[in-house]
Amino acid sequence: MIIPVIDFSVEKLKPGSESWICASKEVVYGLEEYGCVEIMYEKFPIELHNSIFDAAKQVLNLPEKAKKQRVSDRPGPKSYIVVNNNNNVADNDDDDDEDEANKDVPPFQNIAIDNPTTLQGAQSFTNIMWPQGNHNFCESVMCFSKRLEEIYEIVMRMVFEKNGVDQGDRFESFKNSSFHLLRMVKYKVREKGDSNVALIDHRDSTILSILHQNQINGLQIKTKNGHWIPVLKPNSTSSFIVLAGEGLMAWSNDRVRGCEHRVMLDDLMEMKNKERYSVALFTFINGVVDVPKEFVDDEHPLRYKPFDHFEFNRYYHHIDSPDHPQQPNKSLNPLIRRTIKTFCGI
Ligand SMILES: O=C(O)CCC(=O)C(=O)O
Ligand SMILES: [Fe+2]
Repeated sequence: MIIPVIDFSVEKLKPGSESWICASKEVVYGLEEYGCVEIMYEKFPIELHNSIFDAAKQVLNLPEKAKKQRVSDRPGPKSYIVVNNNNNVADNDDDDDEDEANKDVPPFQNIAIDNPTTLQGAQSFTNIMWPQGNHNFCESVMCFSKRLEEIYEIVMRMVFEKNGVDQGDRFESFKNSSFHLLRMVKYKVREKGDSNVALIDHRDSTILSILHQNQINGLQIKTKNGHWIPVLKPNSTSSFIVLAGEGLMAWSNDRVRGCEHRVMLDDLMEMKNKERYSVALFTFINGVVDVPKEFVDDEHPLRYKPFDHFEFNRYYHHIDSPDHPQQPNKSLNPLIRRTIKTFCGI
């Protein structure tokens, strides 16, 4: 069983053309059946693949103190998250044990860049990390994110069209209220005795998450009948995985499947310099998400109240909750997320 792989070569994809209609059928089928499709972006240059992973390595290998700086005013989780060996979020505010943290490479760390498709967003993050400037980093982040934004807009346009939600400027206003962040993730090389589960199963809180990896596979998705299947082929430098998040699932009144996924890493990682890096564009709606009437009928009664997407993201991460990992009672595994159903399900 494999998820649909769809060719997004630019000449082929003229809205309304036969190949557009064909691709859009596959995209919508994949999102409804698996919550996931693979996009082959043939025109994606290998140089950009290389430069975005160079950028990810540069930033994720900065000293802990640099990565912990405040880079965003957006309400939500911190921009830099580390998960330590006990599967707990390390206390990001504690600078005293920085040397300790550097000795002991965390199994999973990620950093988020807000508004990475804009010069302002890419530059403001870059200037905080490198006050003396880092032109290559800024360029790579922006060029890469713009490509992913193109994929986001094509996929969402297809979903709108196929469901008849595209009248007037509804797609345009959805697109214009979309908020992107670029998430760069590093997984430590597995050592003997480490669990193979590098990231436990979850759904993202996004509309879509579009993911690109270096050549270390590991992403798996859960099918409707509960089987885990690996996605992404080895050595593909122009392949992107589009995952539907809880936001899209709710917006579509459950027509689109929110994709449950995890990362499993095995012994391959024992080879030197073979850390897994992944880079993903996470997209949210800046404002209230309301289920379009086209998704509601006798067979599909309304399942979600309107919700503020950033508010949901805070709830998803347990922020302000007494069991949030940064609260004194750290009883909860921080990687266990809360769901959109419990936030605003009817
Ligand atoms: O690294 C990956 O392939 C997946 C990362 C992921 O699922 C996440 O950051 O939410
Ligand atoms: Fe995820």
